Amino acid sequence: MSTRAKLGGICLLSYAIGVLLSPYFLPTDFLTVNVAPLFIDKLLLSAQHISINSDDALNNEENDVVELELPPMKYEAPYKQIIGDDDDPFHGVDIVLHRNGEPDPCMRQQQQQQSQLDGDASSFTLLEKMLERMGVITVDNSDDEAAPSTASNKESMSPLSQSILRSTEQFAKPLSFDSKYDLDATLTHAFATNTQSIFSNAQSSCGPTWEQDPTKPHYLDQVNENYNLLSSYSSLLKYCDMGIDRTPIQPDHNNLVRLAQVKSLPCTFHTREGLRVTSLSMLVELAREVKSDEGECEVGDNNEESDQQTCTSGNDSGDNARKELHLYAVSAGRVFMFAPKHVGEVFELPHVKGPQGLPVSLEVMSLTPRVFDIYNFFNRDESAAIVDKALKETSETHKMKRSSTGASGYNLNSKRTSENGFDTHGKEAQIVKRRCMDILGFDEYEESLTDGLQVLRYNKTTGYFPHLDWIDDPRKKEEHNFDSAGIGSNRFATILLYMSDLEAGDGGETLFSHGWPAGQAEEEHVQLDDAIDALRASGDVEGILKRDSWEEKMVANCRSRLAVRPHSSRAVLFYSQHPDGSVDQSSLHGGCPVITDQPKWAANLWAWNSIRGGFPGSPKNEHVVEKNRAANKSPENDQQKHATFINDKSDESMRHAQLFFQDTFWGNYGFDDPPLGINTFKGHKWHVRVDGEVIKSFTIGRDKKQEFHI
Ligand SMILES: O=C(O)CCC(=O)C(=O)O
Ligand SMILES: [Fe+2]
Repeated sequence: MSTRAKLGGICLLSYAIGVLLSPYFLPTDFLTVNVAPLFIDKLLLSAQHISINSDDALNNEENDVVELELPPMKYEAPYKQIIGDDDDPFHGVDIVLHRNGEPDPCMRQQQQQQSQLDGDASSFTLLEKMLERMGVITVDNSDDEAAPSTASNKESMSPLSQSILRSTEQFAKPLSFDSKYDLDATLTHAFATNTQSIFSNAQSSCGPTWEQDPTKPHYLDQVNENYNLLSSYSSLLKYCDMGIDRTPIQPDHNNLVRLAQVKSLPCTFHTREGLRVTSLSMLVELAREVKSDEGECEVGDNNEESDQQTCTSGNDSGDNARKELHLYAVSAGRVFMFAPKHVGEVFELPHVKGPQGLPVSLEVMSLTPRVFDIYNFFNRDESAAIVDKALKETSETHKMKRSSTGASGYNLNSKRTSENGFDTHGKEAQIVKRRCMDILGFDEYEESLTDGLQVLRYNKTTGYFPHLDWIDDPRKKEEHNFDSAGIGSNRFATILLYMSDLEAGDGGETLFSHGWPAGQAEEEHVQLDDAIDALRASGDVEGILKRDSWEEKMVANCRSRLAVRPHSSRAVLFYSQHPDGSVDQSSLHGGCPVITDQPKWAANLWAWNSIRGGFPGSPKNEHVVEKNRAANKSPENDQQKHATFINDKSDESMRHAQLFFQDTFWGNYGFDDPPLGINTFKGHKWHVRVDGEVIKSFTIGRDKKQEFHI
């Protein structure tokens, strides 16, 4: 062989080694997406199995092969352990991605792309072919069994598996497929950077849904400017990380795993029913489930009849039929919201355990506002226990009394004439609260995202004028930051439980002022004046409500607009925020005056989009905190202490202890619970309760850091 040919061979060999090793030193996404996505995909997956002819071997008749030692795909083995060796569960399953709360997908994995990958799996990649032809390498195509991770493996690996694996390799920190935080990062990375190989359209519509303030650039733009990386990523990245001014800090914020290279925050992924995908095995399980489901609609079909999203491709049939796995991406720091498409649509929630194990489901009552009936949510025993406890409550802050309104303080309002109380720690209230959070898509219960269960009583003629459950503080006068479109926290969802049976005409419905009765055509809508005329003609409120009062108007609206009639064990869910945290003005609602002698009992749980006021880590309007401190309005600020409550597990009677701040349940303080670290103040009283009884009380003393043991 001539020297020139040898030199050429050496150059090519160095080039090949460089390309093969580069993923371990360079951001491979840049190469994979910008340069030659499919090409590099395959090369990476077969990297370990390429044998390179040595220089000598080129001259050698027998053509000895020198195995090139390359870094192993370190996650391949653990990945395969989870997905199983035989058949990749993601084969035949297309990922269909939605943004939170959106019934229509923003990205859809394409079958065509899949066959492109599968179809030529046995052929060499371009570079391999080129090098082979030049005699520089031979590609090891030996028996599958003999070399279990040879080219055959890439054949058996679906594009999704390839993308997940490749993404996992990008992270500097070791990742686990069992960690939900690691999985969020890996999946976001796989979906956002490997769009060419998984999704058909890298320029997906999965970008931000909100307007970006031009004076406050997103930090991903900065990353892009500095490294020109972003052009190779999908806009999904900016959707997942809403930026520092729009990402509320959740209690588990410190556990979030930032993406490799760009260091942005990942999305979380949920099923259509709200179940959060918390491990790779769960994703595998979901893929197997959709495969075994009898698909009813065609891929790409927005069929209203089929509520299940396990469609089968119209082009394929039998074994080749493809299924869709719909995933709902939720931006970091945000909360899952259901994505209803039409009134009457049903969401079965087998993961939520109702009373006596009954199957819980939702049925869409209205799209704007977003209102759902909840079936099998609670039962008469639970509601009887809640009412009983409310009637026996004696504490000033929690007992039943005339309701107030406003962000803080006790302000009577002439348009909220009903009574209410709070149940923070009753056994049934705790069970119901946990069930509410399960329904809303939380995989872990978090006390700081809930209020106490509010118990309501409406006697004859009393009602609650239409209002938002979202607390408005437009001039940011409160210490708490309620701006949920930014980093503040506010109520995002209400679950309302009815605990009395009221007949049609008894009043007491929950009115949604911007909604219309389900199924009513626009031309059938009755406007307020006509509704008032009809009410007066009926004589139903004659002698009960004053003419032209807000109560009379409300009853008229209740008979013409979307109104939910209370009956025992009925529950409804509605949202006060849009998925991006901004207030949903269409959620305006109220409690219609009761016009019969029987009172209406109800209860509601307000869920917050992030830590609510009073809990450690809740968002603050710093200027108000400063102002109050300067005006010495909160002298305790200077007295702030850090208390840690620890259960030493030495006293058996404390096995199921709970910690309360005055009457407010704070957290579980039992044998199986971690220590509770709390910022509190000198002189504050904390109570330990077991089965509702106060067993022990602690008063915060002078030291900056204090520990309280039971
Ligand atoms: O009683 C009702 O139907 C509605 C109650 C309500 O909206 C509330 O308490 O915030
Ligand atoms: Fe309300």
